[in-house]
Amino acid sequence: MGTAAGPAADSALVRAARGLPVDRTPVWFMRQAGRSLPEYRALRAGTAMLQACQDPDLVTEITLQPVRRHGVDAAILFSDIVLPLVVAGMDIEIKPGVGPVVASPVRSVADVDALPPLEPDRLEFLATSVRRLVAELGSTPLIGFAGAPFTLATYLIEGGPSKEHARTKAFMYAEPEAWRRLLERLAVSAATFLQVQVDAGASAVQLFDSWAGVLSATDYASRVLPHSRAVFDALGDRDVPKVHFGVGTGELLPLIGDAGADVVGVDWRVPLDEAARRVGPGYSLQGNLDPAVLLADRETVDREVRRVVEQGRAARGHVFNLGHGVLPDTDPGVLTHVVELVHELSAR
Ligand SMILES: Cc1c2[nH]c(c1CCC(=O)O)Cc1[nH]c(c(CCC(=O)O)c1C)Cc1[nH]c(c(CCC(=O)O)c1C)Cc1[nH]c(c(C)c1CCC(=O)O)C2
Repeated sequence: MGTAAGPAADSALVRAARGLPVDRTPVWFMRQAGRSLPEYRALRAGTAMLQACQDPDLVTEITLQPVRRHGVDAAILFSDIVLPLVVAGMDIEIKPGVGPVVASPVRSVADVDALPPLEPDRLEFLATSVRRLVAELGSTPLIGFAGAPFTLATYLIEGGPSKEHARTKAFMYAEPEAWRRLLERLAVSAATFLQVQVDAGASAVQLFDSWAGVLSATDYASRVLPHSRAVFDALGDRDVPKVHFGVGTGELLPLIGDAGADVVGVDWRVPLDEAARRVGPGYSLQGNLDPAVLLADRETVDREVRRVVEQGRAARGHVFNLGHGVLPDTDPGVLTHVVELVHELSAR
């Protein structure tokens, strides 16, 4: 426990996250491990997503694939935000092209109270995967992650992916006490999941609150943020950089750092220089190339990468990333090119 040690503790990712000078801007991609890579599709064939996430051999290999291929400055653990719920015993499946589907959605106070807790001793596979990865990665940092309480609650209440998140909001307004208990429980399991990863050697953590942007700042501040803060607080003296990210959070940017992040993830809607003003001093930024730009012509890709690198200079520190995950149709060669271009443009 305690401070991050090992060869990745002084990596560009960790340094940029802390606002320290770097030789060049670190770059990695959300969803870099996954369907844009033919070697991923070959390895995953015949294994269900949530089974693959619990197999240390597959997790290690899939996590390393984008590092080998693209030369990114960080690995992110191959897992999924619903995995802690699955390990706890909930019946959840990831349907290809759809996302997580929950067999018995949470619709009442009784459903909340019946949620199974996550027993830490069921996470041996996770600690094993992280330890192996850290040994293989050497000076390249491994980012551990978990889903934030709100985003997990949306899947549990809606029963699957949703655009409006209307049932989630209705539950939040109609059952404030059950809502609070639900988010408290989800915060505990997210914290357990992160603690295991950091104690096994992860160099940084990212808490994904992907769908928090559907909330008003007022509701976010009073009904969600305290639970995200509880997740980060539970890391105690584990001194690793903490990244917090959601989509469409332009109006929430002044609040998101308050949850306890060192780095605020930004989607493509808000330019990074404006995002730096909104989050205020004391935070680094991560982002924010529109993933769809990678499907455009090379000239557009280069122009947009240049813009993001330049606007990122307004922040205390910048971790180059996409504004959301890699789209499955992305040409992996373009991702490798972006890594090289960011390094070239930012070399000091
Ligand atoms: C909302 C969310 C989920 N999962 C995740 C989030 C938060 C990030 C975000 O906002 O995108 C997090 C996640 N899921 C996955 C990772 C792996 C690490 C990485 O490379 O970033 C991470 C960080 C693997 C995955 N998670 C998933 C896949 C695809 C499944 C497959 O390959 O069969 C992968 C590689 C499945 C998944 N899981 C989820 C969705 C929406 C989907 C896509 C469904 C689909 O379009 O098929 C839920």
